[in-house]
Amino acid sequence: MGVRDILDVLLVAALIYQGYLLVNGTRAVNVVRGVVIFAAIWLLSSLAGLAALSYLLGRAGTVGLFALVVVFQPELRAALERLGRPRTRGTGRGSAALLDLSRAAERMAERKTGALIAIERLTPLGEYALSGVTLDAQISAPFLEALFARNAPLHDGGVIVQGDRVVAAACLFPLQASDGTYRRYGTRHRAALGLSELTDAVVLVVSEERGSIRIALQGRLGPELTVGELRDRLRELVYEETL
Ligand SMILES: Nc1ncnc2c1ncn2[C@@H]1O[C@H](COP(=O)(O)OP(=O)(O)OP(=O)(O)O)[C@@H](O)[C@H]1O
Repeated sequence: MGVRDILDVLLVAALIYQGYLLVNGTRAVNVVRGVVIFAAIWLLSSLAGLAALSYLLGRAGTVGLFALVVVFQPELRAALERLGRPRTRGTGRGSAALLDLSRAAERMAERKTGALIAIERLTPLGEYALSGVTLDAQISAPFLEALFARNAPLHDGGVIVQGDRVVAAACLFPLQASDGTYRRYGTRHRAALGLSELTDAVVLVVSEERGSIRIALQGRLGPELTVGELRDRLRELVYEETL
C-alpha cells in the first residue's frame, strides 16, 4: 500500500467525518441511520443472490435519493452554507450594543413583553430581514423596548441586529423543523430555534408568558438566563472581539 493509498483513505475518512459533523444534531441524523440500514440490507440481499429483492431495493434507493434531496433541502442548504462560511468574524462594533441588548431584555422580561432578537454572526440574515421592515438604526435599549411594546406597529415577529445596528423588525423566522423535543414551546421560541438551526445567529427570546430570557443557538434552546449571564453569553458569542 503506497502513500497515495493512505492519503486516499485518510481523505475519505475526513470526508465521512465532516459529513457526520454536518448532519449531527439535525433531524437528518436519524435519516442517515435509516439510509445506512437500507444500504446494508441491499448489500446483503445482492450478496445472497436474491435478485428480485436487490433489484427492487436498488430502484427504491434511486428514487429515495431524489426524495431525500427534496425533503432535506433546508438542511442541505444550511450545511453547504456552513461549509462556505468565512472563518473569521465579520460582525461589527459595540460594547454599547451588548449593554443595550441586555438592558432591553431585562426590562422586557420584567414587564413580560415578548421579544425575539436575532444577532447576526457569520451567516448573513439578509433574506430574513427582507421578510420584515428594513431599518438602519443605532441599537438602544429604549428603541428595542419601543419596537416590542404591545400594540406597537412592528412588535409582531423578530428583530435582526448586525453589530450595533438594528437592521430590520417584524421579520418572519423559519419555524423549528427538527424532532419533537421543543413541541411544547410556542411559536416565538420555535421561530428562534428554527433560525438558529439554519444559521449561526444568536437568537434571544424573551417570553411574554414567563418573563424568561433565553438564547437559541445551533438549534438548541439554552437555559433561563439572568441579565448578568446574558451579558456574559453575548460577550462570549458575539461581541468579544469588539470590546
Ligand atoms: N415565524 C415567526 N417568526 C417571527 N416571529 C414569530 C413567528 N411566529 C411567531 N412569532 C412571534 O411569536 C408571537 C407568538 O408567540 P407565542 O405566544 O405563540 O410563543 P411562545 O413561544 O409561547 O412565547 P411566549 O412565551 O412569549 O408566549 C407572535 O406574536 C410573533 O410575534
